[in-house]
Amino acid sequence: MASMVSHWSSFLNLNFTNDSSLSFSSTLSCPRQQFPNSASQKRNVNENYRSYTVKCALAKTRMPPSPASDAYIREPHKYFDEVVITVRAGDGGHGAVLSIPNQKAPSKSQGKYDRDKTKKRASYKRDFDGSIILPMGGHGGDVVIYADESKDSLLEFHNKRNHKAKRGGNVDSMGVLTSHMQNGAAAPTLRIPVPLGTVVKLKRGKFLADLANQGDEILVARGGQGGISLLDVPEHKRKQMTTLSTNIMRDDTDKVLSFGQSGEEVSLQLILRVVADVGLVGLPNAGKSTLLAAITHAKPDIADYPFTTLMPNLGRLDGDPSLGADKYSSEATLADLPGLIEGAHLGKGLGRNFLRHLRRTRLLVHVVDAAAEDPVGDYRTVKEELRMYNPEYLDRPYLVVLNKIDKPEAIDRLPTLTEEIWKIGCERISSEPDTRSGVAESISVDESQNSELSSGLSAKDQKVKELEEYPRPLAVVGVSVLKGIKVNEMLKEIRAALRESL
Ligand SMILES: Nc1nc2c(ncn2[C@@H]2O[C@H](COP(=O)(O)OP(=O)(O)OP(=O)(O)O)[C@@H](O)[C@H]2O)c(=O)[nH]1
Repeated sequence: MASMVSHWSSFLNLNFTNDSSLSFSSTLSCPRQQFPNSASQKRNVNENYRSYTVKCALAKTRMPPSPASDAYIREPHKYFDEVVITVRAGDGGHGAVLSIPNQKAPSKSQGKYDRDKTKKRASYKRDFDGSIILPMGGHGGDVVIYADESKDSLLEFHNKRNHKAKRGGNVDSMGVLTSHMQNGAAAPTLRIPVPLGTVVKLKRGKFLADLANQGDEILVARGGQGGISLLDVPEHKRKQMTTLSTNIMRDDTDKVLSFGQSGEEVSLQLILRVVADVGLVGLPNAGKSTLLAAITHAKPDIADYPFTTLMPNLGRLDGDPSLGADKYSSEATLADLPGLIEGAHLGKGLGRNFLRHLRRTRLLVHVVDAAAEDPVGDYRTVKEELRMYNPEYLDRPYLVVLNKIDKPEAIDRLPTLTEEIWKIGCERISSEPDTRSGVAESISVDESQNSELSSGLSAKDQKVKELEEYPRPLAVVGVSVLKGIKVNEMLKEIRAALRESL
């Protein structure tokens, strides 16, 4: 044996493939006579060695994650609202091929104990028509995706893209039918929580569901059915047995019926579109996160540098108790969006992808730093960016909050600023399209196409429609959200606008 091994020279070509599996082909040389083969016999007799290529594959090896794979950790704002995942429902458990134990009719010569024992053995579970109930393999686990308000982004799915439900249990049997046999256990449904506002689509694009409310759910993959059990009875008894069960195995090919069915597998695209009544927009550092923290219980990151906010923050505004029965109409969810800058639609700053999260809002609040160099210019910049993304956003009801009036440079020019901002816009005409009605339909359209389409249209439209031709704000208020100056007045305006926009 040792000498035989020494004859073998092995040349291994190892390849690390992209999917981190290790494969290799091995060229083995060995003396011809050890692998006799008629073709080789015809070849040159001087050829002492012949090569054989043996393809081998090793089990997947765990490779360290590539630097690109944790990009979602380094740049969460690019990944938090979109992901493609694959879900697989569980396979059905297998049934069993069962034989019926030999049963003799109780004879008179048997004692009472033996007679009872024989009788007991024959007590199989039966259907209402007397046929024997044969156990089935357990149903494979379904996969359900549901909206859960404790989730706020789709980031975790970038870490785990494959989700698999458990398979159903097999019929536990020793091959003989007994009265104690049970069905295989059904596998539990795999329930995957996603943030409120997640749109579920097939990877190829078919819209499946918009999980906008807590508890909304959709079954995305069905588990396989369990296999049935078959009775394996000798041929001469088959006719007699068909009266007891229709699941009689006729030949070996019938065995496939006892195998559980495969669970469904689908690739899904999840797109998060934040569910909020109010969207806060503005340049970086305008004070949007500070405003959110001032009027809700949200605790967003606040800092004196641009782009502190990388993903939308949500906060809940309670109803106003002073409004009595009207109170609940002023309850609302506010979304603080990352800051926009000029050229965001060309990808500058954090880009404009966050603007899709305004789609479900019914009110926009422009937050402007009134102490900045050119507050009116800043306000126009944000409006331009909104228009470049979707001109429909400019038709939506909105307020302007001139923030940081605790600073002397802001308080001095507040009246002029208010007037200048008020001038940018026209009277709101009541027959203007209800922008909120477009929300549901637009969700079923491919988001990227939709935004491109809208920006394509807006590029054409913007030449004909100036910012002044869109409706003016419902109110312009000067506040300092940091120092709490006029915050109540601002809240009053927000609540009034919310009630109006219902
Ligand atoms: N003086 C003064 N400073 C404020 C006021 N509101 C916010 N700030 C400060 O402005 C800076 C930016 O505030 P943020 O709330 O993070 O601004 P933002 O608009 O959310 O910024 P991004 O996350 O970059 O979009 C912080 O240092 C705040 O303390 C205010 O009313 N007065």
